[in-house]
Amino acid sequence: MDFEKTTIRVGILTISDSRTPSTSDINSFDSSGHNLIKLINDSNVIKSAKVVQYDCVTDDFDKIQAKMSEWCSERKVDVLLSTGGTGFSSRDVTPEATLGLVQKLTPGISQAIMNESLKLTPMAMLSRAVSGIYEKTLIINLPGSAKASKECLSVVAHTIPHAVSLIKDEKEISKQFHKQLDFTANNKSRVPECVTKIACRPRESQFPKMSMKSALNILKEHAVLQYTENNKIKYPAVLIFSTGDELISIKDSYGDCIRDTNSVMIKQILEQDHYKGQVFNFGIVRDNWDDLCKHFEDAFNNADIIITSGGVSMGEKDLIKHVLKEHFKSKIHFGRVNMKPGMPTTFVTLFFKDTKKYIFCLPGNPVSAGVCTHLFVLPYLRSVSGKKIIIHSLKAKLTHPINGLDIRPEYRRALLKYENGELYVSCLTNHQQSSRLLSFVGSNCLLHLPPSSEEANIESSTIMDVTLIKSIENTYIAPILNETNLSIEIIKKQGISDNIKKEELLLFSCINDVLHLMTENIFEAKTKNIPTDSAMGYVLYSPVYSSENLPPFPASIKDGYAIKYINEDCWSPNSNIFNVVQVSVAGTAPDCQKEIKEGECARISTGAPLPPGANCVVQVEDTAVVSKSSDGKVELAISILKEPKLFENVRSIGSDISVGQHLLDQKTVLGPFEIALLRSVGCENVQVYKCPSIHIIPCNDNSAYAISHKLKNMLEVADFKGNLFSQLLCKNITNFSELFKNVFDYDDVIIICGSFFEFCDVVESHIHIRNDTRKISLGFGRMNHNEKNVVFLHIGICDSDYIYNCVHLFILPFLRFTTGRKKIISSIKTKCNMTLHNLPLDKFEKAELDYENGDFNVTCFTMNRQSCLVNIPSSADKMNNKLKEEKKTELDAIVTENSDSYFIYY
Ligand SMILES: Nc1nc2c(c(=O)[nH]1)N[C@H]1C(S)=C(S)[C@@H](COP(=O)(O)OP(=O)(O)OC[C@H]3O[C@@H](n4cnc5c(N)ncnc54)[C@H](O)[C@@H]3O)O[C@H]1N2
Ligand code: MOO
Repeated sequence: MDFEKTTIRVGILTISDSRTPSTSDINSFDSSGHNLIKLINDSNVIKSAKVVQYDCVTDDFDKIQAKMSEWCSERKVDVLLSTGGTGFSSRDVTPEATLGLVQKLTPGISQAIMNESLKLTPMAMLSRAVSGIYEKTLIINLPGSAKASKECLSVVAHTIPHAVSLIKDEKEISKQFHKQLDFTANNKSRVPECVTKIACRPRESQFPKMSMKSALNILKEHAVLQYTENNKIKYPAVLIFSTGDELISIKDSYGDCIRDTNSVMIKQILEQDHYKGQVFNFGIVRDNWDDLCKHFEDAFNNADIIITSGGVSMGEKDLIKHVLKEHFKSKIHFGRVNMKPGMPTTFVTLFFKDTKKYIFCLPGNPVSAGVCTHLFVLPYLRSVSGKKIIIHSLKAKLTHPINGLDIRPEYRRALLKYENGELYVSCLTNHQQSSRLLSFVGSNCLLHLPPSSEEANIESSTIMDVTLIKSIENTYIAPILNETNLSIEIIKKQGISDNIKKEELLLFSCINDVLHLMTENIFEAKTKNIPTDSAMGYVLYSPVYSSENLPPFPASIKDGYAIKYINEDCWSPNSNIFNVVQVSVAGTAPDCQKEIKEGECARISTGAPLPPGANCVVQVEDTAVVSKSSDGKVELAISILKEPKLFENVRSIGSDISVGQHLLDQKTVLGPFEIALLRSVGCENVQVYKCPSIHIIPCNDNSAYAISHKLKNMLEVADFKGNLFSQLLCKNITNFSELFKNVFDYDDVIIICGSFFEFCDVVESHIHIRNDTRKISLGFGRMNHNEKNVVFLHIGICDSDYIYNCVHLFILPFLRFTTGRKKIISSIKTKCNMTLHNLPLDKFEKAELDYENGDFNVTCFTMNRQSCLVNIPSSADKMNNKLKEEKKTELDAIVTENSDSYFIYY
């Protein structure tokens, strides 16, 4: 049984007067804090942990408590490791500040650290470090030196994951999931007859196929916003599990098996959509009545929304709906939806200990599970999170005609492109089978197609609805920016190629040139090998090929009967009786099966191996029982009511993925589907581009600290994955290079804020761009330090608009480029929502971006969510007059925030 731990969020708090360089102190570099971050983020000393907060405060009781309290009470971290301030000097107050805050002491942890440290040095007895629990966070004091803090962390690192799960009250869950499970249902008495008497199972589904519209309406009725005591939105806890006897967790897997891809994939789709509530993953639950009852009960005790995958179609082991209905007396609002893929999607509610629970039972086919998470679960979670845009569908022009529609409305994986201000959608040519995760590769949207009963075919250029599932990669800087002048001042240039010579450049070429310059001449891409599960958002460094076949054996696509069918010429409904001689359910070992002979059949379930001799599967709906055992429970013979076809409903070996097949290109941005694809063939690690480690240094002026703070926040909001450090203000710097030599050792990008006139002396090559009307001012350069290239960026003293513009036009695009991304700036054509009479000219204006009826609109001068920068042309531009008089004038906008409009995932 696989209980995937959620990531443990760690905060590192350095406490030191000297490490926060308000004076020009040569030892001011926080090597202890840096070292802990590296140990956790890069060397994985604590399993499944990541540093998400870092700060440095002076040895000041109130400041220490304030920072600890902020991280703990706002639930920003699960573990808070402080380093420093634990000694005997008068300024050392870390233990006192910690003791004043914690609600429970954890003396065992501090004692273990002390015992081990004393083995290394008797000086350890001079540490007064303590540990304890505040709210749901474990706080551990570590000593201040880099060496000692590393040694102490290594003493307790292996117990931290368990401690965290106990603190979060996951105790009961983890206990359950560490138990060895019994796969045989030995207590059949509680199992209803419809399940135990296979001969009596219904031949048709009891659930009508509901339309997508009605299903979404039902979900809408059940999406109720909930609030906390302080009137904040309460995000319900979500718990996910996969079901299936055939499933194996990736860590226990070997070749030729079916790995559980769905539970992780669904969790990552929620993560990609920035769902703010807690999300637990229970891993795999077996297709067994008692196990399902037990695990559902655990799930209801721990979460309000449950998402399952598998076990919802017509097979004898498809128990999910029966368990919920019979055992939990729940209400099934819909049990099938008229759609492809995802038809058996089910939505259930029930009261458990007086609390309402909402259950999404998704089909097991990985594509169906993924598509339905996007189409049903995300809109629901967005509603209960109070988001503005609930279902995101865009309008796009079809690039080619479509013939041969399915009888069900279909959601086909397709590619959405943005060109010259218009959205275009094209279908992919690959197989769209719902077991085939490869069908997601190269797609970024679901194209909504009508059923064949409504349209015979669809003409090219028809405007279609599409749902985005990934970012649109080919957004670019719109041509109008070409007409905007921006002066560029080259202060110093060395070792940089000659492509920037002009004193005055067009903004478009300027941004492009500058970015190329920075990336091609200055930055060396670095890579790392990371576990596939934690690779979300990273970019692949090299292409990936499969070393396995999927399916590894011929498998059934339907619940029904595997037969040996030969008599194509003389088939008649009356002469087709087959004796049921064996059973093949998902999880049956393919090499234990007997050969099926003429006149025989095997009862088979979706995903189960086809016995030797069988050459097609007839779905249960097209059969009838003709002979039963004397107790009426077992079917002995069936008849087939509809003419079968050779190889019908069979996936041949390797038909989804074959050995040696190219799966992903280099430079693919890894999202939930790509990760699921890699996991399905057992790919445990991948080589990706590493994110640079960034260090922000505010210099000289007091306002520089505020600038650095804003900058740090903006990079954090942008979901930047690399390590991000910042310093307190450094004043009166006399020898910058010497002072920060440790920083150059550790970090790849240094951002200096404030009036730092020595900048040009520090770097070997330097370019500065500046334009005051458009509020841009940024210097950048490079230095070679111990054979390593370090990039410098410099933002002088400026207001927050300058910071915003520089971050979105230069710094973030540059950082994205260094992590292997192709798309570095998203710009789109928008329509202005208003006439602007007193228009400020020739500037970038923050605005709100919206999508309505096929148009992207911008609202300028709003205090609402500012999610883009619009380019307001200069007075020389005739566009301006138009803008003053007319509404809906076209404006170019650079998307700055991952707004609810869902447009710029990266
Ligand atoms: N007689 C009929 N058979 C089927 C029907 C039908 O209407 N009549 N519907 C088909 C459709 S459509 C779908 S979709 C599937 C859904 O089946 P279940 O939800 O019951 O899912 P399972 O049978 O458990 O699994 C299906 C397939 O997917 C693989 N799988 C399941 N879970 C995972 C996972 N977590 N990770 C990776 N792969 C998974 C499983 O091995 C099967 O191959 O039913 C059709 N049958
Ligand atoms: O609806 Mo199922 O999801 O076709 O495969």
